[in-house]
Amino acid sequence: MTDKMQVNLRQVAMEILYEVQKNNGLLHVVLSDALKKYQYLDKNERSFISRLVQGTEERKIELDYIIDSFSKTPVKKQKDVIRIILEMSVYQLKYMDSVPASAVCNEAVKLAVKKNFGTLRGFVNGVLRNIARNIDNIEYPDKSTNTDKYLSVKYSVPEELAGYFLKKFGDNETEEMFEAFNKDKSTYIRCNTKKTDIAGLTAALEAEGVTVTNEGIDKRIDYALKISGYDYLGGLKSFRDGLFFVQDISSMLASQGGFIKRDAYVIDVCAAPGGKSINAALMADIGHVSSRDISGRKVSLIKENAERLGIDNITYKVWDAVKKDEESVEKADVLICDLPCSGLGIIGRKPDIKYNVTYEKIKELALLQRKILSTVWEYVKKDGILIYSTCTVTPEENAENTEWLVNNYPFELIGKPEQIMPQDGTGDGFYIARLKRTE
Ligand SMILES: C[S@@+](CC[C@H](N)C(=O)[O-])C[C@H]1O[C@@H](n2cnc3c(N)ncnc32)[C@H](O)[C@@H]1O
Repeated sequence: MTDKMQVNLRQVAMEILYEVQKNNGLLHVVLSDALKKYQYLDKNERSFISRLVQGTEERKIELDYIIDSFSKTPVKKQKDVIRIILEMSVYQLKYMDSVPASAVCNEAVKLAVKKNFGTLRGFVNGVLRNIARNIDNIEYPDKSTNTDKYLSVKYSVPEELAGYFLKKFGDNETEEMFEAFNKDKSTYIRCNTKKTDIAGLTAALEAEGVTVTNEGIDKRIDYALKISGYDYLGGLKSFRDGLFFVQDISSMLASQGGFIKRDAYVIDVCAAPGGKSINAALMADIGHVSSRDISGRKVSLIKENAERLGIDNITYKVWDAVKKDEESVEKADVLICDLPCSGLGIIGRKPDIKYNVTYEKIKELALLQRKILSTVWEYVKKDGILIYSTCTVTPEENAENTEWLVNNYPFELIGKPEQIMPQDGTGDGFYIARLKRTE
């Protein structure tokens, strides 16, 4: 057993950020692996690591801007370890009132020494003490003369992406969206109606000390709850017993509309980690879901999740969605196309996404989506349903692709597509179009 006393929480946070920033690790994956490893820490220690890591990544551009305003060596020229220690420390100074400034500076110096940068202790100490004295008087770029830069620094969105949003959505909507990215996100769960009902699930969670509510959940969904106050999900018996799975409300909405009938045959072409396939399998309880993704590793994720829930009306297939599967032609009552996308609607949960999206990537993804749609549309039976969804907000990947689909293939829209924006309230930013095959 690891000696709990030896765990330096800031060092753990630093190493997670190093893995993300230097080795391209996915923030949610690296963080969740680390929290699993440090399960034996107290709940508040684990929350400290989580908050420090998420917050530092979320505010990285602003933190670097502040450091550059006070350091002779710009962040771009600093050693990665030192830069990350400074970023984490400035985050604590600016956003974590509970940590005294002197403790932030002392811990940063100790960590730099521990990581073999003893020669830079004076630098780290000097920069941080200077920032601590001035933290409430930082001069930000001017909003009216330099809006792109102002939004980029204030909300830590790369300038190119901020410029893209401004062009597409205008000043006010862009700023509202960026503010929403940085707000705390709630956890929503989908009741496993195969094993229990909402009342049973609520009772099980409350017995484990979890706070449960259905406040703010879209009226169309009667199988979801918002939960808080738990330590980690794997620690809950109700989770291990498969009474629920985590799914955002927006993602649940994609399956709404009464199109997935109890005996439906559903094909989900890009299914991992399995949220929509599992949701569909619960709705089509005497039907079947064929769940696919591009790699064996991805497909095993879907399988793992479905098996924990005891769901057995799903079959799994490793399949590249751009390749036509002749056996599937005209087989699906419902085809789920929840396609790979730029993910801009879920920046609030996965802040590292914003640092990797460029306009070029948005265009490439919109093309990949068309390539997939132009292959898989044939799997839908006549009068069957195609659900096209993404967790993003760009018109290129959403409305323009839907229009292209309707113009080129035998489909008509059922109702108006839903574009849920991150600032709309409950759920993640999400796009859902439901279409019917006409011939
Ligand atoms: C938005 S995610 C799907 C999320 C999933 N529907 C859910 O609700 O849990 C997109 C998925 O598409 C998969 N993917 C990307 N390119 C693909 C391709 N060419 N063929 C099949 N799957 C692909 C990715 O591996 C990823 O798992």
